[in-house]
Amino acid sequence: MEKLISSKHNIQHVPESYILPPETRPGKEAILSCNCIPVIDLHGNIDSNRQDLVQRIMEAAQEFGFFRSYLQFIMLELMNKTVKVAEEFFQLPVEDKASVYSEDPRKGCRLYTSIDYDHEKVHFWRDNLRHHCHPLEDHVGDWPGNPTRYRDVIGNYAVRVRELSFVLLDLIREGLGIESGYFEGGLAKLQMMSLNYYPPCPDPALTLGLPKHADPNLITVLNQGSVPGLQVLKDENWLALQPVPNAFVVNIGHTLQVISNGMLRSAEHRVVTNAYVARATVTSFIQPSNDSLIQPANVLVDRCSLPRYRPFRYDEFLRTYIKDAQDGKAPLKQYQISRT
Ligand SMILES: O=C(O)CCC(=O)C(=O)O
Ligand SMILES: [Fe+2]
Repeated sequence: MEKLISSKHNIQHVPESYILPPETRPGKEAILSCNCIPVIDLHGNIDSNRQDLVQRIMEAAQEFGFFRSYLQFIMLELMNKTVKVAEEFFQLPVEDKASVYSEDPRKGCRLYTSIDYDHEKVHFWRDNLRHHCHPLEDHVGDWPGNPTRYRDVIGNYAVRVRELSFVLLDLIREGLGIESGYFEGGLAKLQMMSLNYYPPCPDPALTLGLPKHADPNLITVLNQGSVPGLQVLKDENWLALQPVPNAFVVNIGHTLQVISNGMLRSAEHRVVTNAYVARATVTSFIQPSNDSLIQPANVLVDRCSLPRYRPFRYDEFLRTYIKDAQDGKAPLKQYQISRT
């Protein structure tokens, strides 16, 4: 528990073990804000402008691997409440969080810090609570019971965000020309909720909340609250993705990049810290079951090109993803089929 960054109070200097090597430090250079990430508005009747939505999502997913998406206004209240509950959880006294703290990555509901604290060379400036959330009734009993509204708010939110994820996945499926029902089996079976907490950092130039990475799963829907910190890599430049109220940030994971046979991009991103305010974010990952076979969709291979990736099991990929991330290697490289 003492490893948690939120347990450390009045830190005046960045501890040595959190200082990144110069080549991966964010430094003091100003980062451009990115207003170019497309906004996909899902208000109202999706079917009345479905073609247009499909086209805009496909363009965004190919060019950036990221887009923002708005839903009904009713979501704004739930989005704000969710980030507030996340903040409340991380700000609880240490003894109230102890029951979910674990250093065992196999635990289904787990509070921990950084990424792999005992094995990594440098630590990251974040605490994380993650747990499964689908089907809700199988998992909600493992979640924190404190704050008292935690299960109610996060449970509600998980269901709504899962619905949104499936609307988006279906539009993407259509854009790729893949048969309907493709994501109804194991490929989108699991939903993991991941709550991040990045406390203020005395010197944000030296640290990161999360290093450069792309997500391994299918599709990610992020509620980044109102405090900036997320940056996206585009043409070798970092761009800051400013929070927009009522808009989720959506990104394509490695699994969807493979299924699309490389047509869609799983974009790299990172999280910077700031010196003034704590930042809480809530991420929902739609991910395959461990035994799912991940491979380019048949229709994409038959129609226009040879497969660019060999088939692999999702749990095999997760193991190599973690190792490759630690060694600074591109996680999909070893699954790529090279043709010379
Ligand atoms: O907290 C954020 O802004 C991004 C989190 C993220 O990239 C992740 O959880 O994979
Ligand atoms: Fe991420």
